[in-house]
Amino acid sequence: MCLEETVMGDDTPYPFEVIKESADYLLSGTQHRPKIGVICGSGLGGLADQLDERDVFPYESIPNFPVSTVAGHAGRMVIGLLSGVPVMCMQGRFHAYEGYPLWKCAMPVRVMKLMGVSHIIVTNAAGGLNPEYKIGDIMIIKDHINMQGFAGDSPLRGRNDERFGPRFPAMNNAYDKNLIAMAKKIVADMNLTNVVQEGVYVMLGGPTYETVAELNMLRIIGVDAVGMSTVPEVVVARHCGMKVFAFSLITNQCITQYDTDAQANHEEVIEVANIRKKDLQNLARRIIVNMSEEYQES
Ligand SMILES: O=P(O)(O)O[C@H]1O[C@H](CO)[C@@H](O)[C@H]1O
Ligand code: HPA
Repeated sequence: MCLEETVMGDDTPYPFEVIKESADYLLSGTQHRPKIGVICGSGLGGLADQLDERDVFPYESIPNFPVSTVAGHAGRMVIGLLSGVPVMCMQGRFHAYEGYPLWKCAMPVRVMKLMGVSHIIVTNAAGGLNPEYKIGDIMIIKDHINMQGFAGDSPLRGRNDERFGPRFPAMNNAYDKNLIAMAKKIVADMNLTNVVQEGVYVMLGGPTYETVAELNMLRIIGVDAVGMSTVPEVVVARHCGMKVFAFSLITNQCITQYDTDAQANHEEVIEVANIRKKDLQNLARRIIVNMSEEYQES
């Protein structure tokens, strides 16, 4: 399938059988049976390179999968062991601004579900809007504002298939409280408390960064960090009953004043991700080990 055909998705989410075809393809190509999935944000895909005994699937090779078109998103599914725990890691995600409908941005989450994944870690690079946030901070996401939802779009738009989940899923506990509490203990143990925040994420459509007026409006409604991803994946994960943990790396400070020539840019986003990647990988590794203990108990 050529890039243009893949990018110009239609309005109908893939049916169960199409998602299953992708899941079966991946299951037949690996011995691992992960219960934990990870979606790596811009510049944060290095975690996937840490997996042992890994099987690597370029997105082009997976039936029905979209392809990555953004710098910092390698475009591979990597399945392997992290400290002995089976994990599947998306080294690169899909964004609405690439031309994908929201359901397609989040379609890999359903593939994970049909492969047996019960817990998902979603990461992203984001601009820090809370004035107390510094570049390089890690924000544990406690909630989101679904701007696309306000405008009538959703990755769940279309006929609902109960095999994935209910027509009207709740979103008030989207970010699992126990996983947040567990992550905070790990953060304290790693002496990272001074760089870790907990806040509200908003997804905008992008690819433009925000105007000063837009950012000032978002701050008034309670936003702490601004990005262009994550929400569709979390909505789909919760719809199909997965437990969600998510964090943002604050790669830049949102510009909320007119009297500056500074501008947000993707090079800075990738650069900051690179500088912080070791801490983030260690944090993710420890969260994954603790998560695996949780699902073994439940
Ligand atoms: O959310 P991730 O994929 O980490 O990427 C973030 O970084 C890019 C902008 O620099 C946008 O894609 C934004 O969403
Ligand atoms: N705005 C939107 N998306 C982003 C930003 C930002 O400032 N930084 C990284 N992704």
